Amino acid sequence: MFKALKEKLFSARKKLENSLEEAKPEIAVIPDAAVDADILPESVSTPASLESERKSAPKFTEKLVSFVRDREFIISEKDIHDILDELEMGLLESDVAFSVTEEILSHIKSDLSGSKRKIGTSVDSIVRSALADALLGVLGEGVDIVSYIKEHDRPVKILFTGVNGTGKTTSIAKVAKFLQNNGFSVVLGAGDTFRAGAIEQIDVHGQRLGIKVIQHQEGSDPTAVLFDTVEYARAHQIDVVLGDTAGRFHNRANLMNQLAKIRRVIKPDLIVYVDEAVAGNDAVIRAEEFSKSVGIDAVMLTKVDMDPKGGAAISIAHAVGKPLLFIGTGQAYEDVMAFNPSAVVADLLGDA
Ligand SMILES: Nc1nc2c(ncn2[C@@H]2O[C@H](COP(=O)(O)OP(=O)(O)OP(=O)(O)O)[C@@H](O)[C@H]2O)c(=O)[nH]1
Repeated sequence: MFKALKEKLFSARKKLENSLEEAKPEIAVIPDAAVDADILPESVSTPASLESERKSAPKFTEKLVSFVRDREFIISEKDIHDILDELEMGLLESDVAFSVTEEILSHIKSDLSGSKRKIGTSVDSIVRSALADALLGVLGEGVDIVSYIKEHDRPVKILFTGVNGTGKTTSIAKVAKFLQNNGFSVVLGAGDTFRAGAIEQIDVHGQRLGIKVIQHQEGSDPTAVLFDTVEYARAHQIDVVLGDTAGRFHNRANLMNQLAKIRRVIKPDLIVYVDEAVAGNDAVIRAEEFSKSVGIDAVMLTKVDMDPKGGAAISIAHAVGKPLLFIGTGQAYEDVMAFNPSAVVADLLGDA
């Protein structure tokens, strides 16, 4: 995942490390026997008290080295400026949204520029933690969906909406399988009664997975379908209702009225907006618009496996202000991951 973005981050990381290494005064390794003021490096200034102690104390070298290690050096703006400019271009080329790119850069800048670090600290850990903190800052804390379901009254009602053609129906089936694998029972509601074929499509997934699908005729009221789905879940002690809904854009007023009615009657726990990672910045803009006009609680991005850039996945939670709940990583039912920001950052920085 995110091959191109990983390469850009790796390059910035290495350049930052080299630059900080150069900015750092050297620590000389001095053999005990050779301790002599003449061979001390110029960058090491020793206080007078240490000078006399050096002559008498047998462990002087150790003390000196640890004293130097404990001293601090300051990372200046010029040590990182050009590299951050390059990183900015790299992030934008990877489809990371402009506002998110700026946020990442300002986080790194405020973390590093002008900061004092111990000479003995490895530059690798300084740079890694600056990049990781900046990325975590935009990815947010995420949501642990398994804990979320355990903590809420049953049935937990999760509805899916979004632009047609992005993989919404397949995603509902994948999430159903994921929840089953985590010990929850599931029922599906065929609430996209507008798009021709949508009911049959979700029904086929239900049959393949052995999951009940509540459905009415094409063109019927989606609220009625989802109401029946919730009733079915209550009657059969089912843990989670996953409801499909229409997500067409060309009829915004209808869509909003329909979702407002569903919201009023069904009182969903989560409305999840589905879009495809391969749409890059367009997916982020669409999600922002959807969030403003319809109101969403979380996001799912499909086709992350086909998007080496990774910009949408990095940007969407911060841009929309809602967590990225799941990512789709392939065509099979198993190809879904609950989005875990710390694990993604570790993967992006090559630590996973
Ligand atoms: N590679 C890959 N393909 C996916 C992923 N999610 C869905 N797809 C594929 O995208 C295609 C469209 O998915 P569907 O679920 O059928 O979606 P749709 O019929 O276009 O319409 P909606 O359900 O309204 O979004 C199918 O071939 C899916 O297998 C994913 O995460 N990765």
